[in-house]
Amino acid sequence: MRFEGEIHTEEKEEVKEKEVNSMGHSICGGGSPHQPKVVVGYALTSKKKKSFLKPKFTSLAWSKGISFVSIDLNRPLSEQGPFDIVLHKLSGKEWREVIEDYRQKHPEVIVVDPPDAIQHLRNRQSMQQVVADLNLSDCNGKVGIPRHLVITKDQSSIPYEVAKAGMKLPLVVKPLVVDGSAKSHELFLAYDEFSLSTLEPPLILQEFVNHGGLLFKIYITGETIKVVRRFSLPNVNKHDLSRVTGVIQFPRVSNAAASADDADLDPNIAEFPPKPLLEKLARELRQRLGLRLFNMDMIREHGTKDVFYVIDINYFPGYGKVPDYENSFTDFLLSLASSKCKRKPHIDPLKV
Ligand SMILES: Nc1ncnc2c1ncn2[C@@H]1O[C@H](COP(=O)(O)OP(=O)(O)OP(=O)(O)O)[C@@H](O)[C@H]1O
Ligand SMILES: O=P(O)(O)O[C@H]1[C@H](O)[C@@H](O)[C@H](OP(=O)(O)O)[C@@H](OP(=O)(O)O)[C@H]1O
Ligand SMILES: [Mg+2]
Ligand SMILES: [Mg+2]
Repeated sequence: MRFEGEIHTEEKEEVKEKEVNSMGHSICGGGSPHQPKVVVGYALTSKKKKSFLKPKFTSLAWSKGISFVSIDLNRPLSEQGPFDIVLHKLSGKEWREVIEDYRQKHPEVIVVDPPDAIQHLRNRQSMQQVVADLNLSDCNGKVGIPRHLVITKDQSSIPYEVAKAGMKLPLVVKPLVVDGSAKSHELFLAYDEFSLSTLEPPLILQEFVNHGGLLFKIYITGETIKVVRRFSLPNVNKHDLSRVTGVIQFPRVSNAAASADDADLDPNIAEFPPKPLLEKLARELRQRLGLRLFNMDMIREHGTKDVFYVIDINYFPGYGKVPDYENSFTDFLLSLASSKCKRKPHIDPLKV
């Protein structure tokens, strides 16, 4: 298994050429080498634009016939375009309604991804439940989620609830809702259950799983899987537990661009998860979530070879940090455009 590179789960379909008529509308069929053939409208935060639409990517895409057009949020979406594909990651009910309405009215446009499906990852409980529902037997390993407790109100009862559930300390405390804000990524490590009552619900409390300070980030781009290693929180031992009390906020350690791939790592910790396991996991999650763009954080329980936990799933993550994403994302967009041509074999005379 090659790990700096890609794991292709399926052979890519041959991409059919598209041509552009004089109005700039894209149609399926022959090909014109100098004009963009696939128009991708995008609605992204400025932070995302900067990290994802890097010049190296947009110029590679352009050379393969893809152009990117910024969606103007102050104008009706139906009046913009025409687009072949719409990529979006914006928060808020208003945007969800706009994009859902557009999907209904423009079934010819591939919207990546449906807002309801994205919504599933906005709650850390529903995000984790999808993994808990999987049956990944015979895949050279086990994948689960850490034991957890959801607290929606009355933080004064947390110590009691934690003790009643028999949760093992320390606990990772995460805001239940992930809405793209910095606050939804403010995480704490709680060394005792009493100090938890100072934190503000809704929260999810997860048992901390020792994993040797390293995690696997598994990026899904349509049919393609890429795995990178990142540094994570170090193991917590009994001595630490007896010495430390309270809740401690920790930084977004695994989110840093620094890869752990070149570090001198213990092979028992750093060995990549088995390929059949990742392929099945990605396939199942893609189907169950109905999403094409996401990543997951996976850890191996320290001291085991094949016991894994998924601790986080993110929609449209930071692809800009993944080596060679320019090529895989361009291929993804071309394969979407090609599937669109197959879906609609006849040229729509109204669009020509
Ligand atoms: N149950 C756990 N056991 C051990 N470590 C954990 C656990 N949950 C989270 N972590 C550590 O905390 C980090 C942040 O947690 P998580 O990924 O859930 O937060 P996030 O805010 O969703 O981060 P992201 O920036 O990836 O969206 C993880 O990458 C990992 O290093
Ligand atoms: O590719 P990784 O290292 O996983 O990092 C992503 C995070 O996991 C996402 O949670 C971030 O998105 P949100 O802040 O919108 O949740 C996402 O933020 P982005 O929209 O700035 O890319 C990334 O930071
Ligand atoms: Mg994470
Ligand atoms: Mg996350």
